[in-house]
Amino acid sequence: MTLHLDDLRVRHLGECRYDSPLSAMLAAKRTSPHYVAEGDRVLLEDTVSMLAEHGLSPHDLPSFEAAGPRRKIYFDPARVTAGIVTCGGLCPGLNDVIRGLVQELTVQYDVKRIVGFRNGLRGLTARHRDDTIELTPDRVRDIHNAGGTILGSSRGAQDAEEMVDSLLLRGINVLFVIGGDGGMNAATNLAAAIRARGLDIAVIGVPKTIDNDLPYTDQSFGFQSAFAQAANFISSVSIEAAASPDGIGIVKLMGRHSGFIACYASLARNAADIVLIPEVPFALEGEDGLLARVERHVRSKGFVVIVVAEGAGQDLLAERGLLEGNATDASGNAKLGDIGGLLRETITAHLTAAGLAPTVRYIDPSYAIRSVTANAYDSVYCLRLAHAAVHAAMAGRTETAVVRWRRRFVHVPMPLIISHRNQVDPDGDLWMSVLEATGHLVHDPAPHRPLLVER
Ligand SMILES: Nc1ncnc2c1ncn2[C@@H]1O[C@H](COP(=O)(O)OP(=O)(O)OP(=O)(O)O)[C@@H](O)[C@H]1O
Ligand SMILES: O=P(O)(O)OC[C@H]1O[C@](O)(CO)[C@@H](O)[C@@H]1O
Ligand SMILES: [Mg+2]
Repeated sequence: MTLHLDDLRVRHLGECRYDSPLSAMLAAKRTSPHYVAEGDRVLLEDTVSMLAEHGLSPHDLPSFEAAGPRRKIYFDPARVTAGIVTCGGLCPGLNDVIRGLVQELTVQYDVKRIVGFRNGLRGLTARHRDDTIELTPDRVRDIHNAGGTILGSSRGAQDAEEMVDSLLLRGINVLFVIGGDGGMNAATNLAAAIRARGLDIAVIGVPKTIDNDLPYTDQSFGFQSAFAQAANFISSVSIEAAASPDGIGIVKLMGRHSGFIACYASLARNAADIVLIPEVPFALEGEDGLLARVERHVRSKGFVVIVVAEGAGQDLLAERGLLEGNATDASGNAKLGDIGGLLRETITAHLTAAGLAPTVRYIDPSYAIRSVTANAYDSVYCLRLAHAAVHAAMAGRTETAVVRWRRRFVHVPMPLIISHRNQVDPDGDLWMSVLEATGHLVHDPAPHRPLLVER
């Protein structure tokens, strides 16, 4: 998709007429290598060839509005009531973001009232809108020491008009939605309903996803903490597999449509022999198929370690009638089949038929990787995203997500965040690193992507 400058402009509620409490500090600031001034923009692309292709002057190149405080703001902080909601699956750092939002709103902008909606967008429905948490600096002081979200979360559909009514009834002018693709979709619909009614309510998204599958963001917050935890399970399984005759270690990791956790966790330990992700189809049978490859590893090395993303090989499950048709969860996300189980069974059967006596160690750490506390890096990241989100809201941006893009914090129009899915590029350098680390390129140089099968 080719994007132009106009596609990257974010919506403003109106003219910024109030002096920001941070204006004196900002007056002296100019763009430097370490600071992007408020009027400056951050380029969408960062290679010479991509930029040259546009043939445009720097001012006309596709670029994002820089995040950060403005000297003039849209809302009078004394009249602001903020709302916060977390939706979808958990990921590390949710509490850090909540805490950062509350601290920034109260300490820097002196906002007096912050309402936490419970249990995801369900908390904005008529039935639940009064069951909220008053968020104060005291209430959030220690929440970053635990994983999960103190607000709770949920899946399931809600009516946008009903949610707007809730915002009006609770007097919310600024809503922060911390969510994944579903949450950003819902926030976009909510913002559209607010706009249609001509209301003065800002909706700011803080994109969140354990799968790292949202575009226009370097990496999702919490992702690093989650893949570090996943890497521990890979270590455990590889120790077990190595200590068993004909040992087979399999770790199934989250990653519905994107195999980022599988790739990064595998690279972190560099112990995986085979990595299977949704983006790269593979065959079980045949000389280049998975079963033959597993057998070669076991015969040459004595054991094999396989890391598989939960969304990999769904076509193989469908072929075997092991998928529940069009089954979806409450939010409309497709329900996946158990690729880990299929691998365990087919590998055991294949190796046994080949005269080996496999010992299979299979771990599905599942929720254990996304419920952890954010590590120090992610905590910093979450705090800075929260700061950026508060500045964006106070400056009257709406239908806008705050993200880090090429190491800078920027504003992205929400529709772009849900325009497509971020996936591992089979031609990109991340997958190349995985192939290098697993020895595919050295041991099997013939097919460029050894486990990729044209179907
Ligand atoms: N297409 C959509 N339009 C409107 N609302 C949606 C849409 N998809 C999901 N939602 C709502 O957004 C909320 C969160 O969605 P979902 O459960 O898919 O999680 P998510 O935000 O994508 O997070 P994650 O993918 O990290 O689990 C749910 O309440 C769901 O009903
Ligand atoms: O069981 P739940 O809560 O639906 O979550 C599972 C899914 O949520 C995610 O963590 C994020 O969408 C996926 O990786 C996983 O498939
Ligand atoms: Mg999602």
